[in-house]
Amino acid sequence: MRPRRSVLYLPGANERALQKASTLAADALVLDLEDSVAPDAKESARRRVCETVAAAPYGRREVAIRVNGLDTPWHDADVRAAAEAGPDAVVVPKVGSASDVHAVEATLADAGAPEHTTIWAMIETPAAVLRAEEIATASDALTVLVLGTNDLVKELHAETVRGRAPLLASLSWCLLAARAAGKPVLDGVYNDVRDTEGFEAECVQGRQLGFDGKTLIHPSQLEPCNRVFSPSEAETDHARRVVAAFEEAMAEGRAVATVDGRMVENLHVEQARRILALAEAAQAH
Ligand SMILES: CC(C)(COP(=O)(O)OP(=O)(O)OC[C@H]1O[C@@H](n2cnc3c(N)ncnc32)[C@H](O)[C@@H]1OP(=O)(O)O)[C@@H](O)C(=O)NCCC(=O)NCCSC(=O)C[C@H](O)C(=O)O
Ligand SMILES: [Mg+2]
Repeated sequence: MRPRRSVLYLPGANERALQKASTLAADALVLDLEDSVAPDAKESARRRVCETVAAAPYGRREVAIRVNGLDTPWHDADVRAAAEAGPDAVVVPKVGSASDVHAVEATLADAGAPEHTTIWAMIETPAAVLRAEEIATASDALTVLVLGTNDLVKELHAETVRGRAPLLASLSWCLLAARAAGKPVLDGVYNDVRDTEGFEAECVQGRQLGFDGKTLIHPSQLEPCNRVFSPSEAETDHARRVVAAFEEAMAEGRAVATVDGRMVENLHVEQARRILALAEAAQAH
């Protein structure tokens, strides 16, 4: 299991952020060529980001490049340059349909991208939310869905509020699509980097909804995010006891056990094994 608890965006034009990331406790890094880069800096940022990725300074952190959208003048050159740099993934913003995924896949293949470079699709428009299942199942090359909640709020004419009530239907719909397709899904960013309490509450909400992790914009968000998306000691201890109780019951010819007075069946054991695998992966990172 690859942990993707914390996925930090690095503005592609910010040399200091690109350097600093090799010391940060992020599970994954997204070197951004899209919204954090001004139009007249797009080409220099593309060069800097691709040279950085090719030099592989980030150790075991998963590394992705976010290219500009398919309808922009930078998209094709971004994808081709990324293909040459060979990141773990190319993050495609504002994906609208399966055909967008196929188009990026074709460009990556044409540019000779290595096999390990997969596609992460950003769901950040109402049309994409409604087509989340089509997008999630478009290709085996598409490995992760990423929520773009700022764009989604804008496109919905919604408001950014604590608890995210205006977004809950969209978040849940994307989770349904990702889980039905058997693919990981990452929550959107929290913009107020000084609001530690609000940020942590949103991490907790994301984890409770079922997200695998959260996308981040600032190093200060890493510690709370990693903590919230890692199984706690109490959870891992409970998971171990669930597995042990069930194995004991099975050895006695029973398919049901109890732990702390609660019923345990095979499905709870699967949940427990997932928690244990996640805890192990998180510890190894
Ligand atoms: C949000 C920021 C603009 C804040 O910048 P600033 O006030 O300058 O930060 P600090 O002075 O507190 O920075 C302290 C040190 O940390 C480094 N730093 C800051 N941010 C990052 C980062 N993202 N990665 C790595 N390092 C970072 C600074 O260099 C300082 O280092 P040092 O010199 O050693 O003290 C800024 O954090 C920022 O630009 N964040 C990322 C913005 C971004 O990437 N945006 C695009 C992705 S989000 C998005 O697009 C959402 C999505 O599409 C949607 O629709 O929702
Ligand atoms: Mg966006």
